[in-house]
Amino acid sequence: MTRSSKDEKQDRHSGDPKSSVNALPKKEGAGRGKFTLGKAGDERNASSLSKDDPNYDPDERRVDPEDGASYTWDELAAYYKGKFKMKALEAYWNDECTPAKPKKSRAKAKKSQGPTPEESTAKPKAKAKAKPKVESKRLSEEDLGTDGPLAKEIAKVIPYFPYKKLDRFYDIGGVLKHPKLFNAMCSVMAKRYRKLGVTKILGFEARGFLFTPVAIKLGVPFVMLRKAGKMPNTISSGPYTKEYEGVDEMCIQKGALVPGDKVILIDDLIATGGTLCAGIELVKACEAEVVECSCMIELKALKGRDRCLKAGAKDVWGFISEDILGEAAPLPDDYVDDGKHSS
Ligand SMILES: O=P(O)(O)OC[C@H]1O[C@H](OP(=O)(O)OP(=O)(O)O)[C@H](O)[C@@H]1O
Ligand SMILES: Nc1ncnc2[nH]cnc12
Repeated sequence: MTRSSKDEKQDRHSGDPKSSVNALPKKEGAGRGKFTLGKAGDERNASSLSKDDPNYDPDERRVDPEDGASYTWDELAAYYKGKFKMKALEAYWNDECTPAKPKKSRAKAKKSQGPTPEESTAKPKAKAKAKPKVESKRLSEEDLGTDGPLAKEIAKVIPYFPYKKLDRFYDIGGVLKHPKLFNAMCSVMAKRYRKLGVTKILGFEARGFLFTPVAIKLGVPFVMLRKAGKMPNTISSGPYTKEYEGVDEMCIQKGALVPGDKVILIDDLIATGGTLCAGIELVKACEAEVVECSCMIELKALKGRDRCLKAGAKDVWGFISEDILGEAAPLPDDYVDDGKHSS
């Protein structure tokens, strides 16, 4: 059984590929105003995201794909309290609910006043009245797969440039202009690792750091792997090379991992695998285990995957292959390759 099909089995809902991946089961009596917030102060208890939790932002609103309306975490937690386990609800908030567009007037009002007590009790009613509307993108089973529909959507916004003397340097800055798409990317990764007992996510300087939301969604620490000379008290890999010229050295802080940690190494892209192998070396030096090397893009022809497996990673996963990356960036007449190596 593959990892993803194992995940499918453990999901709460049907194997219908058209069905939503993480949708909460349909609610009995939902939308009829039966639910109350309970006693004042209960809202906080309903939430497992406490005030001290770095994920907790009382003003953040997300769209619930069940009805297309937006809620704060407290409103959502209060609404579903007693109906679903908090862990399931947290996963739903992180993976399925999408950031809500702030309404101009509400955003301004919030800035000056903050939420009123009336607002927090009014929302379940608003939820009851909200008409279903498809506003957010829900992940289908196909979306989770390499080169699937979601991967294709993301690939379309990652153009390549002639850069650093490569014909095709993929500019992943393109996907960052599309927050919903990038959130979906991180949700795919989080979903993939949710049931594997992962204890830490490790990301590589610099573009690997973009994937901190995966660790946040999983509720595990994110550990920075940085190039030499950027943080104190480190251990260092040996020198390594990449697809383009120059030599780097990767570092981890002493004590960042403990023996037995099960980690995912995340990066935006695997080419020769030099970077990931440096990370694998560091994880092994800490007596921890690389469950998987996880990359948004895999340039398969460069066979980085084989290098990583040989170096000791249990698995390597890429979401987007070069088969679906084909957008050449339009180049201005005065374009020059201004790529320089940092070291
Ligand atoms: O598989 P490889 O051949 O090792 O190449 C992949 C690495 O190259 C890039 O990092 P790089 O350090 O060049 O740049 P960044 O600092 O912009 O992330 C990319 O983000 C990967 O980490
Ligand atoms: N072809 C490529 N595009 C973007 N980043 C890279 N890092 C290594 N090879 C790369």
